Amino acid sequence: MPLPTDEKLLALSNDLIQQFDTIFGEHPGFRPAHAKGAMLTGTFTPSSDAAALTRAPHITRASTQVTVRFSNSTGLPLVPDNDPNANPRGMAIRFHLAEHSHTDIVSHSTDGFPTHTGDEFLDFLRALAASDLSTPSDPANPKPIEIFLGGHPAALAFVQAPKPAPSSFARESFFGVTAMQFTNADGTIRFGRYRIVPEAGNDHLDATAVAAKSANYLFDELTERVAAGPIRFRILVQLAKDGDVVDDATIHWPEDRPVTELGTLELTARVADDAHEQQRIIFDPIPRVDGIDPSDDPLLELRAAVYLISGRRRRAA
Ligand code: HEM
Repeated sequence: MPLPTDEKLLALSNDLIQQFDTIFGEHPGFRPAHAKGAMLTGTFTPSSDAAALTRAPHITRASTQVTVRFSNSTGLPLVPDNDPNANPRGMAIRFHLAEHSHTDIVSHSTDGFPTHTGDEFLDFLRALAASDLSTPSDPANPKPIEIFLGGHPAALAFVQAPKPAPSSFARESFFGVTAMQFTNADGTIRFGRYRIVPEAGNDHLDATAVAAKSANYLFDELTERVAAGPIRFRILVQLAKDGDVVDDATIHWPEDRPVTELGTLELTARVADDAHEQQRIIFDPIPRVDGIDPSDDPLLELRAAVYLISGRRRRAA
């Protein structure tokens, strides 16, 4: 995956990474966001409906090997799993198509994002970094983050959306958030957003139950669960209707939009040499595969640059 040449995009990417470093401190060898994670291997099997949506190679084959990384939010490699800031959780999926050929899905457990653009997201992070969250709010002297949220209703809605902790990574749903453009063998184009739902069903904990859990409860549970049997998720795509906004991650489509099933993930083992593999793998929010293209959502190109710059720094550490 090449680094873009657009200087403004590169400067914004570096500013965003630096802002994460300011908030969470630098932890060489770890991600500046979603630092704590674990990787599993398994397979993806397409559903019989998937070929109507896309001609992508992992849909036309019987099955494809996958690697999945589950993660907590924040750039803290040791963030306790029961810290409220560890939500939303992350799920990144790599479909291995051939040697050095792959396509990824990067998703998190909240359906949405605080901002439409990366510039706004940088303003959001800067306002957060400049605010002392340990003191009560004072309407006469609002904090920078309160001023930002007051002028950005979508960011306020994201911040206020409930983000309960799951009892297991295998009992959480994940959302691709940014729309993709799917093309099938006939050339028919549809826009859609990924939803990854656990076969075991969603299960969330209330605040008291979370507080009673250990700092590593999710990662310990993941290891025990996968040793006992496969973990399955269905990968779904919510389809846009003509006229739906497809380039803005802050805008939800109505729930009555049809959902089609792309296929099933079956995760069977923790990755050997997990720490090394996590340091090495760089997920790409842009699919870069025939049959699935990015939408014009401005977050996609930016994130591809951010993750690549950050991943190269991590590999070099
Ligand atoms: C401007 C918007 C965003 C910025 C600046 C940003 C920033 C970052 C950074 C710096 C990383 C670490 C990358 C690495 O070192 O490999 C990261 C990872 C991640 N982000 Fe984002 N992010 C953005 C939007 C999103 C969105 C919309 C989602 C959800 C769909 C998301 C989900 C994730 C996940 C799951 C990871 C961990 C990926 C992995 O396991 O390697 N991010 N993000």
